[in-house]
Amino acid sequence: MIPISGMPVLTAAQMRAAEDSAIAAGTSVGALMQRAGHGIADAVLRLAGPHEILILCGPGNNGGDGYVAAARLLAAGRKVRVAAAADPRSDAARVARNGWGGAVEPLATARAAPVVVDALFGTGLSRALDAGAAAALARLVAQATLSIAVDLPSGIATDTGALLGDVPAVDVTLALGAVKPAHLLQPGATRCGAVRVVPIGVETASAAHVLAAPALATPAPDSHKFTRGMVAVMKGRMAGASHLAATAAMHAGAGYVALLGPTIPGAPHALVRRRLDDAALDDARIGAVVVGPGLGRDDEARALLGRALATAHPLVIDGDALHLVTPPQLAARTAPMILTPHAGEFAALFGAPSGSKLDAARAAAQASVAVVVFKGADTVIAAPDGRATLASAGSAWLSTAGTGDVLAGAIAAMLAGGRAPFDAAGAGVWLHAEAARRAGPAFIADDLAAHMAGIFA
Ligand SMILES: NC(=O)C1=CN([C@@H]2O[C@H](COP(=O)(O)OP(=O)(O)OC[C@H]3O[C@@H](n4cnc5c(N)ncnc54)[C@H](OP(=O)(O)O)[C@@H]3O)[C@@H](O)[C@H]2O)[C@@H](O)CC1
Ligand SMILES: [K+]
Repeated sequence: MIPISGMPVLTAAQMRAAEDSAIAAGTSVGALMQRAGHGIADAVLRLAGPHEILILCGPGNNGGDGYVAAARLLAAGRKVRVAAAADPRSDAARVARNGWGGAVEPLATARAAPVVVDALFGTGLSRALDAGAAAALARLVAQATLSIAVDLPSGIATDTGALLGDVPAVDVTLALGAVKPAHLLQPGATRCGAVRVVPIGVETASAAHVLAAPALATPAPDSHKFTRGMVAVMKGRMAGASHLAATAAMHAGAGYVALLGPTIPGAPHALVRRRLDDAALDDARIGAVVVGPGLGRDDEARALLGRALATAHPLVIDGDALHLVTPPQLAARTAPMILTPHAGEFAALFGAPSGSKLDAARAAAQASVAVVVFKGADTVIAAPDGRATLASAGSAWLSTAGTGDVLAGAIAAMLAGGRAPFDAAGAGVWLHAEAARRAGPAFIADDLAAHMAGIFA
């Protein structure tokens, strides 16, 4: 069982292609199924303790994995039962079923067990479970004290995370060979519980990965404020939002942060407040400009956005600016841009997303030639070249005012600190999520900014 941080993310078709390559290179489907089943059994042995295990097996290879796991658990001396609604329909699954040899209870009337393993459907799910199977699954998961899904909880679309019906949440999902989009995209991700990868010896490569912790270096002894990066934040109509972004940039390690706009002195005193004039905005030391938090959507806001777009600085475009900016304006720029839309802002700028959130983020990044951070409980970061990272679900307490401003500031600090835009976006998202984790419940956005500083310790 391997933690998923940094692991490649493969769609169902990519996973099938990876398995086909392994098969073409001489590994049989049966051998892959043995590896999968044994990996599942070993994980169940570690997680389940001495309790009775009920394995639910479907008609395809996901079910085949279940039969192999059941045989192995029985051989290991565990009390294990199997339930199924239909006979195996693939050759490999039939062989696995014969390898089990024991009784198979009808799924609909299967007696509950403390540990339930869902091996009904995996990447081959093509439609919602029929009502009887769905009801049995829900009942058995509800009555178990530990529920484990093989590859995916049955009923979730592999590539989108969509629920094809009511899908009960399990405690642990054992992803076979690689992480799939549904392990990270909502609403599927919340049904998966803790996700771990069980390797099956298949070479998996992908342009998409699970977001991993960035390397956060302590400043070198000879560094100074400008080598650590200078961030400028355009002050908007709602000054609090730009202030939050600026504070976050400071706590995320920027060496110098300037808030550009009408100046009112106040804390924090480390924040430099400058009048917005050409000299301030043209400062060649600026490594990133944040525009959008609290900007407003009136003509004045539009003019401020225009000034930011006219600079040669890398930009973080957030909040209101995402409602004002137009695709031709984005196309006219050559300096790097990071766009940080939530669902509403995404739709305003790019139209209603189509396909999975991963597909939508990639298409938007390609169209805008910008890094797109498509925010939410399942943040996806996409680069114009097709690379993408998917963040694991963060703290549900992030759904509070001002957290987006903090994220924009954190990303700007990473960008000004010298990271490439795609990496800066990932580092900012990670830092933001980690700060939320440390902040605990019911934090306010100001706390979040302060918690980022502690992460560098
Ligand atoms: N490929 C490999 O090399 C390896 C794959 N591995 C494992 O295999 C899994 C993928 O296997 P899979 O392709 O057989 O798909 P799976 O999810 O078991 O089900 C498909 C079957 O169910 C049927 N069906 C679909 N939806 C249905 C529904 N709602 N209600 C009823 N029936 C439904 C569908 O028939 P259909 O009617 O759609 O034609 C078909 O018969 C993967 O997740 C991993 O666990 C590992 O062993 C390693 C080696
Ligand atoms: K499953």
